[in-house]
Amino acid sequence: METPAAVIVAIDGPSGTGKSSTSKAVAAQLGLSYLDTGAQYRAITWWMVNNGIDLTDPTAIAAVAGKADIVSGTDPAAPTITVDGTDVAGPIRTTEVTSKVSAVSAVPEVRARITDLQRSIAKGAEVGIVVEGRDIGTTVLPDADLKIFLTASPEARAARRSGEVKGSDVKATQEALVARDKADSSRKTSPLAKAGDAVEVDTTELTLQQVIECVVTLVEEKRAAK
Ligand SMILES: Nc1ncnc2c1ncn2[C@@H]1O[C@H](COP(=O)(O)OP(=O)(O)O)[C@@H](O)[C@H]1O
Ligand SMILES: Nc1ccn([C@@H]2O[C@H](COP(=O)(O)OP(=O)(O)O)[C@@H](O)[C@H]2O)c(=O)n1
Repeated sequence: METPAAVIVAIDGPSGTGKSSTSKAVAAQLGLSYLDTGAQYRAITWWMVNNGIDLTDPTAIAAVAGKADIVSGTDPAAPTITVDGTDVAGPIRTTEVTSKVSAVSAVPEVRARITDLQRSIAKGAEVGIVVEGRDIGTTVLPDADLKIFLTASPEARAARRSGEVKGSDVKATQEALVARDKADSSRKTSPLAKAGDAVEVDTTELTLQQVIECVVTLVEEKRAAK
């Protein structure tokens, strides 16, 4: 029997719209690999902070864009991320890295390097892969079989995000989130944007389970049509 072609799913959108939780669950249900591209940008940012790079200077960032060896594990049940062999899954989620990642991810040399990595991981996924990020449908995998763009109100997104961190302030979380959206959407190279052929899903009033079911149905339709 002929092996079915791999299915490629791109899930983009701003912070707190449900990209990670949806992508992991959809990939696990359908037996696909999973790639969190935000974690890769966080990992390179973590390396730069650790190595004392001046993150206000795009030239300094560009000069070391190729230095860190970033490896992503793509099992949706246990995704991993290492930098030069060190597990950085925890350290890449600090407020410091979160506040600095947009400055690093805006540098074209960084994007070129990480985009290459993402494409080679997607190419290697035999059954298929769910890739989540900001520019997957527009730039990284423009030929994806299915593109989803998740949205939600800033209030809902901030409430979800601060729900993850004990004692966090919803207002401050919302301000930081809106500032990061603005930086990510206004950068010159590959900004956060909805691809013309992406399906937009507003998750504000939906449960996570409803979003997962919606995306699983769309992937199954695409798979059946292949
Ligand atoms: N539709 C939803 N309704 C309520 N909470 C959700 C929904 N989708 C995701 N969440 C929760 O919101 C938080 C952020 O979700 P996450 O998947 O990390 O978003 P993103 O990857 O877009 O930043 C998580 O704690 C997640 O469980
Ligand atoms: N495809 C992507 C994914 C993330 N990023 C950058 O990485 C940052 C962190 O992404 P993330 O998905 O971990 O963000 P959260 O959803 O966790 O808030 C974003 O704010 C962007 O600056 C990007 O530029 N392109």
